[in-house]
Amino acid sequence: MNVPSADSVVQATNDDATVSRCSASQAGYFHDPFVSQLVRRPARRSPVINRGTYCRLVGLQNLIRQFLDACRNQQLPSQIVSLGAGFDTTYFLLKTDQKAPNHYFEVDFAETTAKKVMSIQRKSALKTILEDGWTTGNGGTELWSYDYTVIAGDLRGFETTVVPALERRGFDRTLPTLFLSECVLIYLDPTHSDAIIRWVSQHVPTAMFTTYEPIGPHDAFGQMMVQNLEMRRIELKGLLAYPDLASQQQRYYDLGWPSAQAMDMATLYAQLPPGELQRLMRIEILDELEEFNLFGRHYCIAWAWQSRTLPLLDPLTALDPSKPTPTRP
Ligand SMILES: C[S@@+](CC[C@H](N)C(=O)[O-])C[C@H]1O[C@@H](n2cnc3c(N)ncnc32)[C@H](O)[C@@H]1O
Repeated sequence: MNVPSADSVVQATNDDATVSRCSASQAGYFHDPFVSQLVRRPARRSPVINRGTYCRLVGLQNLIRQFLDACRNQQLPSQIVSLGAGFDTTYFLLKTDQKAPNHYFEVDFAETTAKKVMSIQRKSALKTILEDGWTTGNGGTELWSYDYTVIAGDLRGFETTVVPALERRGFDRTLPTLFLSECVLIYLDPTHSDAIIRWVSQHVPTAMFTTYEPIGPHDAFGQMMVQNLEMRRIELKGLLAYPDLASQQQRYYDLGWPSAQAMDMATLYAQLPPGELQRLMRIEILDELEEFNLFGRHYCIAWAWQSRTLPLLDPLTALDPSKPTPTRP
């Protein structure tokens, strides 16, 4: 029997993420007409998982859109670099809403980018979103256009191979840039994930960085989560190094960022406006609120920013320039 390599096991986590997003979208939690184009075998997830996917998407999309609004309000060009992007559809959603940054870059293993590039070429719902003049490269593993670029690369060689590849395709380190890593850095050894976060803090003066990661390995739920993943040979290499909200925030300070925050998904859910909670209950009843809160306390969004050009952002509220910037503890 062929045993899959550790890298192919990590690559397969993208299928889970995409099926979950498709499930929540088809149930009506949010509008994403693109994700179903990228799923071969859709499956319906439980209300707990759908709510979790919804919180993850709302939190990250709010940060992304506030970053883009801040740049637009100051008439600054902007870039987004999505690390381990998998089959994420954010570029297509932003483009449809006429909110896309000047350039949206995605990086993932060649095995994953090749499948995504192939789907984009085959599915007209995706292909028609691209601007004219796009082309594929590197044997069909990459897609290059003037505002959307998919690059094949291994994040463990971020500075030596990924950054030069990004720069060859137009990445400009002097522009305001949002780095996204959604359920990605957790699979890297902390030496590699720390190197990425440090490199950005040292080389991109107007940067923002966002991570979405599991936390809480020490309680019963966390141990079960780790065991379930181990049975599938999935190792969360960053979990013990950054096991809670405080260490997720501290990671950024230690790696050269002046401002950082972290929020778990149970907190985000509890702070949703009442009207939005009612809408979610109409989609499907959540009987297992305690189970959801336990689940939500084990996933967090952390975000950091470099410069005062970017005001304080928040995964829940609209941009509010009157809010004070939190200082380093
Ligand atoms: C759980 S999926 C998340 C995908 C996407 N960010 C999302 O949230 O839908 C993890 C992704 O990280 C990518 N990844 C993990 N380690 C990587 C590495 N060393 N280099 C490039 N991509 C990597 C995997 O291939 C996979 O697509």
